[in-house]
Amino acid sequence: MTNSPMPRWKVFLSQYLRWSSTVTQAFALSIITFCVIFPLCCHRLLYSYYFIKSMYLDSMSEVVLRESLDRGQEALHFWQSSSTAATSRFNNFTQHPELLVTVVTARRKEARDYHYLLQVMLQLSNIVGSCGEQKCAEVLVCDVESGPQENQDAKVLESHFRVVRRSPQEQQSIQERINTFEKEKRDYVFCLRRGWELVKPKNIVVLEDDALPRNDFFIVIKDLLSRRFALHTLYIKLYHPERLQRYWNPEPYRILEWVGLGLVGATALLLSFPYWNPCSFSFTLSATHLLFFTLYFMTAAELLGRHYLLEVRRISPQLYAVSPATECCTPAMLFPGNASLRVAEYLDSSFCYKGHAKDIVLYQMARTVPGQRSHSVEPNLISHIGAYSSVRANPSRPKLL
Ligand SMILES: CC(=O)N[C@H]1[C@@H](OP(=O)(O)OP(=O)(O)OC[C@H]2O[C@@H](n3ccc(=O)[nH]c3=O)[C@H](O)[C@@H]2O)O[C@H](CO)[C@H](O)[C@@H]1O
Repeated sequence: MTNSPMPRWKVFLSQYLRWSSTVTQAFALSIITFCVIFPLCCHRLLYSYYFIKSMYLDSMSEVVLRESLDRGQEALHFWQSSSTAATSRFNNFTQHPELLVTVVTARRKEARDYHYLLQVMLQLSNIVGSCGEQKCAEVLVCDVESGPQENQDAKVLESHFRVVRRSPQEQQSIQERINTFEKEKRDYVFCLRRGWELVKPKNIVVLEDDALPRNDFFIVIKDLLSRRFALHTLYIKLYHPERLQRYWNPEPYRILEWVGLGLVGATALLLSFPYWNPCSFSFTLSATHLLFFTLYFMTAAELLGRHYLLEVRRISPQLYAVSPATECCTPAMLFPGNASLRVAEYLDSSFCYKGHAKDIVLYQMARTVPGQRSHSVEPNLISHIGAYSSVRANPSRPKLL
């Protein structure tokens, strides 16, 4: 009896589905990584593609709101009970400091109990001594509230920090009916200029009142200012929203970083296989295998979340990455030299409205005015604690995403 020949598709499958076939190995590795290991490890990571929103978002948002509320109440207690003598060093300004930190603050109706400003000032007072013998910076509170009700948090801080406000004449210029975003921009310009006039600092950081500095804030800024690029930049963004940090966002330098990461990971893995190969993979350093592992690492990095990879850079201030500025948001901005004056002038000549707020104007300025460059630093130097916006409508219980 003669054996009938195996159909061609069976021959094809049996060849490719043998474990010794690299196609089978690549397929199995991808399935195990992306469909088993990653979903198990990353389903609670907020900025990962595997995050299960329906299961965790509400509870995580509630925890963050509760923690912020507690921190706010602690900060209120701290500032109300601490003596003026203990904080007098913040009130004694030196002229021409290396760095001035101006905190722009307005009354926050909806988030009154969270005391964002008090939280930020408590953290600043804790870390401002982290630069050795000297203070890292002078700190100024710029209260832009012009309504009939006062900014109570700024009032609490008056005996501890220098708090500047518009004069009654200046108040009048802001009383006319302007939209919220134009008002926000004018407030920012006022604070930029007032900080400069007061102490003529060598560099200025402007923080919004919901930008909580991280512990290494001043150390990283010192390192940034010592780098050559800082001399020629209009501003350096110290924060970009975590949800926009993905590779799959249209930022050209990120694509380069992404491909670079894939190539380095793939090369290292293929070179190390002869010494470490628990599953007897038959991959070698060939062009096809290099391409597969480059794509494998790129996919892994994106699905895990670029945000978590950036966190590794916190090991040292020198590892913080500087790249061309991204578009959104201005909660923490470093203006080296007298760049703050140029920015104030430019903002002054622009008009803001919904969809064209001051962050967009600044981004356009750096792109369109010849000779002006702007940068972003990653990972973030501040945490954005402002769950409730003071310029936009808020949901009753804001969510993290
Ligand atoms: C985390 C984030 O994405 N924040 C951005 C978002 O702010 P948000 O929508 O989060 O608004 P917000 O409440 O953080 O206010 C931004 C800043 O404006 C100040 N303020 C508010 C009201 C006012 O009349 N005058 C005034 O100066 C306020 O004290 C704060 O320092 O959009 C703004 C532009 O619109 C900026 O780009 C913010 O960086």
